Parts: sequence; C-alpha cells; structure tokens
Amino acid sequence: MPARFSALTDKAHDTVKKAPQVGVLLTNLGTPDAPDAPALRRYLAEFLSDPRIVEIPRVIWKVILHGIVLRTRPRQSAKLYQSVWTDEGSPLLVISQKQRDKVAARMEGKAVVALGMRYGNPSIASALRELQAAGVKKIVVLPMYPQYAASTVGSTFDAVSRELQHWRWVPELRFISGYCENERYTDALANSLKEHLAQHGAPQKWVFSYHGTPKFCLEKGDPYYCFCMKTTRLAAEKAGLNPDDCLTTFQSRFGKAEWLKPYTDKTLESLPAQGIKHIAILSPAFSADCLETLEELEVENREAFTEAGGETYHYIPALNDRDDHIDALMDTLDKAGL
Ligand SMILES: C=CC1=C(C)c2cc3[nH]c(cc4nc(cc5[nH]c(cc1n2)c(C)c5CCC(=O)O)C(CCC(=O)O)=C4C)c(C)c3C=C
Ligand SMILES: [Fe+2]
Ligand SMILES: [Fe+2]
Repeated sequence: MPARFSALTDKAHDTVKKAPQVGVLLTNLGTPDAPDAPALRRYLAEFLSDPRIVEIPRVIWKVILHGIVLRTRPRQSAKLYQSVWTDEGSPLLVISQKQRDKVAARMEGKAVVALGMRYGNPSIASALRELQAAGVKKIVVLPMYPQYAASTVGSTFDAVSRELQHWRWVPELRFISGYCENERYTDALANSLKEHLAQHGAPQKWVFSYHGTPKFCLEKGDPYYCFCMKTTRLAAEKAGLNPDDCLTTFQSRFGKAEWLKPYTDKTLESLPAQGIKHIAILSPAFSADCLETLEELEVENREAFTEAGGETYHYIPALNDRDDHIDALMDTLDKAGL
C-alpha cells in the first residue's frame, strides 16, 4: 500500500481510538412534538403504522387508520396531552432526558449516552448517528421497558436494525430485551412501595396496573404477561406485602379486540361494591411517567373509582429518575458487558 494511504487510514483509525469506545442508547416509546392535533396526527400515523403495534392485515388497517382513526383521535388525544404538558415539554421526554443525563454522569466518560424515541423525536436513527459521530465501536441498546413485549422492545430492535442496515461499519452490538428480572429493578419498585407505606399506611389493595396488549399476543407466545405477573410477585415479596392484598391489572386498551385481563378501569369500578374503598395504584410497565399514568391513572381511573364509591386513591409515581432506578439501569448495562 502506498505510504500516503497508510498514513491516512492510520489517522482515521486513531481518531476512532481516542473516542470513548462504547455508546449506550437508551430508548423509549416517544411522544408528540406538541400537544396539538397536527403533531398528534404525525405521531399517531407513525406509531399506529408499526405492524408490531397493530397486527391486522395492512390493507384493511390502512383504510381504518387513515379513514377513521387519524380523523378523530388526534384531536381527542391532543386535549389529553394538553392536560399533562409542562413548560419543559412532554413529561415522557423530559423524564427520559433526565434519565439519560444521570446515566451519562454515572458513566464518567466510560461511554457516550444517547436517547432515541421509537416514534417521533429524537428518533432512534438520529441517536444512533450521534453515537456514530462520537466514534463508538460498540453500542449497548437499552429499551426502557422493564417487561419485554414484541410491541415495544421487539419494535425497538426493528428500528435499530433498520438504521444499521445503512452503516458501512456496523458496530459491535448488545441489545437488552427487558430488565424486570434485574434484582436492583425489583429493589427499586419495593423501595417505592415501602416509602408509600411509611407515608400513607397500608391501603386495602395495591393495584399493579400494567399497559395492556391484545390477548392474542400472549396466545402467540409473547412473554409480556408472564413478566408482569413476575414483577408484581417479586416487588410485593420484597416490600413485605401480603400477596392477597395485591392485584395485577391491565390498562390503556385500544380498539375492539380482547386485551389482557383483568382490565384496570373495570376492576376499579367493581372494588367499592366489594368493600374495598382505599387503594394505592402503580404502573410498573412505565419506566417514566407519561400520558398513560398522569392522565389515565391520575385523572380518569381515579374518577372511575371515586364515582363508584371509592374513598382513597393514591397513585405511586413511576421510577423515573430515582437514584435506585438509575442503579438498576447501571447494573443492567454492567451485566450486558459494559
Ligand atoms: C395500538 C395498540 C397499542 C399497543 C399494543 C401498545 C403497547 C404498549 N405501549 C406502551 C407504552 C406507552 N404507550 C403510550 C401511549 C399510547 N399507546 C397506544 C397504543 C398501544 N400501545 C396509543 C394509541 C398511545 C398514544 C396515546 C393515545 O392517543 O391514547 C405511552 C405514552 C406516550 C406519551 O407520550 O406519554 C407509553 C409510554 C407499552 C409499555 C406497551 C406494551 C407493553
Ligand atoms: Fe401504548
Ligand atoms: Fe390511554
């Protein structure tokens, strides 16, 4: 090889060697850019076109999506988003940025950390390019969904691999498929339960409400339901709760098909008639508070419970950027060989 080529390639290689060698990509679902109908239409069009999210034949779904859903839902959803939006932006994005900053601070220069959203901005593709520009040679992807589901973690894998198909130099890759079995994660959940207990005393029932998925996902082998059951069992055990005082339910249904049961809203409506009027509710499938917790649980479901005769309804926040949640993320990354 002529000397000038070898000098050039050595120089390029040196630039890469000087940069941190590892990149961490934290991902979450994503959120609209603004709480208005046009932004919601863009976001929902991308989200609901994902075949991992809506698993019905494409031609039929396209007609329903563009002919019905995208004509009505953006306006309704925008109103709900307006009720949770903060001066800094959408809670899901703001909290995810805090999580990214805390993980980056703990890395102490050992790795570059980027945040990518599966739908909307910042996209997974842009976050991967940020890591590429930083010259990393290995990437660890941590989707911020504790319980694996094809619709969330599986879909994140699709987006990561779609972007990497365009890279000439594909990095070493480690992909984490859920972290609810990490000891520190269930420790963090148990800590939040114990803190609630110390502050408010014991409710009659602890309701563990997870985001739902269609029932056929479980029947086709998606392990999400089993991970949810396991999360409730381990967190309750660690917090010293009586298993009979804990309920596992599923929220956020979409469409007409049957979803995982029992449904959160129907359960809450039925509890007061059984003499259960004091509950605490948490939603461990969400690593960050978002529309589905701040509006659906904090407002809608609270109303459903109190209108049915319920008296005390406490929402226990998601683990968000709590230090013990960051401990769990760091331990998960560490075990992935970082
Ligand atoms: C259409 C089917 C849906 C499936 C399947 C689904 C699975 C799923 N989602 C999350 C986490 C989140 N979902 C969020 C919002 C949201 N989810 C759906 C639909 C499905 N989710 C819709 C249409 C929406 C948008 C809001 C609305 O218009 O009602 C969010 C919140 C985003 C935010 O901006 O705050 C999260 C997070 C999980 C964990 C999951 C499967 C296990
Ligand atoms: Fe969802
Ligand atoms: Fe919802």
